[in-house]
Amino acid sequence: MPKFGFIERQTKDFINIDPLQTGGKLSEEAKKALVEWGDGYSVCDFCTGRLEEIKTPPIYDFVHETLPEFLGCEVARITNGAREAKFAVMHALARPDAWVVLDGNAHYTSYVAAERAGLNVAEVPNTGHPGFRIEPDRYAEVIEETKKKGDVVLAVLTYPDGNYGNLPDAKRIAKICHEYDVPLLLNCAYAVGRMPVKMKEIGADFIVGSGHKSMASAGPIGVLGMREDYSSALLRKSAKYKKKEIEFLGCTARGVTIMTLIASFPHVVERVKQWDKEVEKARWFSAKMEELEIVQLGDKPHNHDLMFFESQKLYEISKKAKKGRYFLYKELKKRKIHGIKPGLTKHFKLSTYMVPKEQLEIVIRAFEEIIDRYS
Ligand SMILES: Cc1ncc(COP(=O)(O)O)c(C=O)c1O
Repeated sequence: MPKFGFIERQTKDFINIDPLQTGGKLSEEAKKALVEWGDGYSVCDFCTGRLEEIKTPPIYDFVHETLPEFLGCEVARITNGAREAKFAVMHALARPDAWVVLDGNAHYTSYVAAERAGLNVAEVPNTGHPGFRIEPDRYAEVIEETKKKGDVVLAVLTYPDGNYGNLPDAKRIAKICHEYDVPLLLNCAYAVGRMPVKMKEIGADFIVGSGHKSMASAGPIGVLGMREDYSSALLRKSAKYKKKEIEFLGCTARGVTIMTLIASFPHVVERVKQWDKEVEKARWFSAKMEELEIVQLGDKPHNHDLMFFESQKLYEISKKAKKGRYFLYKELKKRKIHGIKPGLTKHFKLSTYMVPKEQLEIVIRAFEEIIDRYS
């Protein structure tokens, strides 16, 4: 019988390069908020009917003023994650036998959200190895083909995608989608809170972010921005409970997660201004890895901290090493480096976001030593 109660986190003091985790590390303010607001429905002390209407704490101001400005949209909502935001949009726009067009690098949650909303999925393929790029004109081809089969109610662009960290030409894709009267949703789970991105500047109709992935927040929590024209479809209210919005099941993040998101917000605004430095650091890291013949795939030069690598050398080692394909994970763990999935050697992704350069130097040295030791 395992012992429950307080459980220490094994990787707490490790160098963390896990793409899922680097942008979700809490600010000092968020750590304090976690304790202050940790009790269940703590934010509901002065509720007047719905989460976004709460004035104390200032969730109303955050959702109605701060967030729309930050996302570059007209209307914003809090969700329980990026996936819930995508699902809300798809569900609100869905019609029988209709289609959604997804980029070929879309996250699994975009597919699952579409399935749950009863939409058929058409894919815009990427260019394959080594760039895996999404070319805007392919959206036109796929939308045109798909329109022959039924209504296309939405297109999605993963910006950047969660495998290669590629940033396609979103403005051009938005323009193409609009030529076909198809609204575009930007899945910015890896962008909002890390890099400057505004829905309006790109010309999209919806923008989605993930608090626990990129906004220094406890999770799960997400943000959704939209154009005003879509608010009547998205913010439809219950017939019986007049204040409750149906797509959000009344209230979404009704507890500590919204308070950590708000607590970290000033820190997030500041860090977004440092994005150029993060890109520079990612490019430096990529070049150092390539000196070890660990090749970075995707956009080159790279424009994001999330990077995908290919290593024939580590793969060859894994075929002979005593611990087999787990050797890399175990060697990194020994050096207190967390983030590359157990068993991966030939292909793996990592993130350098907010990881100090001195720590990244340790990571590079670790790869060097591991390769030397096993070669
Ligand atoms: C590109 C991308 N979108 C969406 C998600 C899901 O985010 P959330 O956990 O906020 O639903 C992920 C999670 O890995 C992702 O990588």
